[in-house]
Amino acid sequence: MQYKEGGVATTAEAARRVALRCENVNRWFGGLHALKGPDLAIFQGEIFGLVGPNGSGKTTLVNTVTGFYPPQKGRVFLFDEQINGLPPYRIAQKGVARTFQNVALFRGLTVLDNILVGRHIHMRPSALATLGYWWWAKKEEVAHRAKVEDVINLLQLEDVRDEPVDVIPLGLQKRVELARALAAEPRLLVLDEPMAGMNQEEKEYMVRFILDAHEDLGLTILMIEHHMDVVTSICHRVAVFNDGVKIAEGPPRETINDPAVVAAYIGASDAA
Ligand SMILES: Nc1ncnc2c1ncn2[C@@H]1O[C@H](COP(=O)(O)OP(=O)(O)OP(=O)(O)O)[C@@H](O)[C@H]1O
Repeated sequence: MQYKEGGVATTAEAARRVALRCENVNRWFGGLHALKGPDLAIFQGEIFGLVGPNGSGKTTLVNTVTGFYPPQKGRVFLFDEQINGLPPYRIAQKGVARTFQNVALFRGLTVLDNILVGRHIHMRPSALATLGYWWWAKKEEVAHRAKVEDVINLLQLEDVRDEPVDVIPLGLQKRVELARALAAEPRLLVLDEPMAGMNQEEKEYMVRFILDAHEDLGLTILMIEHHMDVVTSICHRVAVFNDGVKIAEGPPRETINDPAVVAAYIGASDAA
């Protein structure tokens, strides 16, 4: 994949389909203007990184895309279909799956059952299906379980599949969250700090699994990540947010060395 310096689209890029487009997205929390109208276009098949100092609006952007905090101004498109204003479950049905900054698994359930929850948006319970349970509903259930098994194999979770999620290490819990998102067969996968709290080995595993999922499933990925070594090694392009504004965008290495980006991070650490 070829990108011009500064994120200007090449001819090849211009011909590619835009998977996610955010236009002038604004979000206020009371008097706090958390997102001040950034635009964003992510191409189909891209791994796109979202970086920036703490509190710069990255998670808020993800929440506007996934419908948790709809934008109060601006628009969001998924493959040219406007999705802002739809509730989160409808956006999930349209093909957006996400993981959370703080792991959000169902405590008390096993790894397998947590991943099965990801199939929920594809389940179609109906009176007819219930009447014909033995051949129709059962057939559906077998198909859902087969999908889950594929994901378990892809992310190498066989050894912990029957463990309650509460007892496995954080690195594995984050992998289970990724598995649950993949089980939904998304068109756009949104990862909010997938490596947070991980040691170096866990991080390397996670990078490998994200790359495998990207390649095997042909996914488009939007990823918030603070680890710059991860961002520069797996993202095709990045956008940098500061104080609710997009201050830079382009190939990872050049962009994070942009003087405006360096200044934003220094300003943030001075303020802290
Ligand atoms: N639900 C909310 N209620 C009130 N304020 C919020 C809410 N969510 C986010 N904010 C505020 O919006 C601003 C942007 O927060 P956001 O979580 O989007 O930043 P971030 O870039 O993801 O930060 P971090 O890297 O620390 O996760 C912050 O000032 C935050 O306190």
